[in-house]
Amino acid sequence: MQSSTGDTGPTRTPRAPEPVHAVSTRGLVKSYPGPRGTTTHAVRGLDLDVPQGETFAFLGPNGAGKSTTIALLCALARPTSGHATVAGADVLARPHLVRRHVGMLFQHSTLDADLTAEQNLRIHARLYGLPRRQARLRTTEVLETAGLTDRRRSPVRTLSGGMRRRLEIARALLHSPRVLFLDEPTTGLDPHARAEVWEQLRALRDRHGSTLFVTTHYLEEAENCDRIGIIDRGRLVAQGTPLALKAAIGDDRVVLRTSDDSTAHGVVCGIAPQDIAVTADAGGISLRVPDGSAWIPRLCTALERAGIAVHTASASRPTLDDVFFHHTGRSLHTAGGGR
Ligand SMILES: Nc1ncnc2c1ncn2[C@@H]1O[C@H](COP(=O)(O)OP(=O)(O)OP(=O)(O)O)[C@@H](O)[C@H]1O
Repeated sequence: MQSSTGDTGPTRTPRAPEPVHAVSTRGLVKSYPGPRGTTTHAVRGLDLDVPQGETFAFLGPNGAGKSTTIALLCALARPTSGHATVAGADVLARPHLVRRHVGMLFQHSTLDADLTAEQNLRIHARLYGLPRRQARLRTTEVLETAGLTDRRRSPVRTLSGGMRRRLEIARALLHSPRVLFLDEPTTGLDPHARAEVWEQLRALRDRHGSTLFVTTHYLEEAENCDRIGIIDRGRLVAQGTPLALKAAIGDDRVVLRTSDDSTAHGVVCGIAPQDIAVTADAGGISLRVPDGSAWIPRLCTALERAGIAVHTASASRPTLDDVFFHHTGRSLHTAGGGR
């Protein structure tokens, strides 16, 4: 497959053809020595393929193994066992090549707040051994993509949180990586700044066909990715497009609020199929059924016959949070540790 980058300017050096999979792992394991002679199994046999050009969301509760996986894929940590290739390079056999091919954005800022935006980029260019002319041109390009051209001489400490994140992404792109790993790129940002970061990422994907591997605790961000993988306790428990994952849950959620929920609960249990759980709590009466909207008139008729008034009735398709709950037993809203 040819590189789909539209970035054909003079600053690009010719590249070998891209491998089909930007990321590919088989049986990837990472264990750490735990307290009192125990072992922490951070990643337990991960099999994962991320095609070139895909935006892949990697979701999981706190401590599920997301950051460890990213560290393995960026050749910053050595797997205990198993294999992984990134941009066609083996993380164990060719860690230097892997590090050249990846761009990384960590959870915590690694910018020097006292230096200007441009100076931060220049240090990175030097670390990656970019020739001076290329470094200058790439700096101009990435600052422009980040919408920070007019702030290039501003000390980082004077930039907003959103600008700093965009600058970090710009820095990660300076050496034209094939795969960009972003560990919670928008955590701590306000909705406007988050939207701007995603605008920058979408532009990368659309204009340059970049592969993005992103962890996030925001459902609406995962919803806009091409595919999602859910990791729990070091294991990949689900993967697919947002649509397919939601469709696999299948049933709609029907919620009713009535004049007498406890009596209504008995009535609904009487007409719902036996294998379907009907719950009654402060949120009303709820049940999961295929084709929920078709159930609403039936339930309302039965309740009215029993002398119970129905105040509200709704049927909704499964959400990504339902998917996350189904596979991890937790809600993504709470699994993020409130960050
Ligand atoms: N260097 C380390 N030494 C020992 N244990 C570690 C180390 N790094 C991670 N772990 C453990 O491995 C497990 C997975 O951690 P990891 O940071 O990969 O999870 P995560 O999904 O990224 O979590 P979060 O969303 O909180 O960042 C956790 O139990 C963690 O305590």
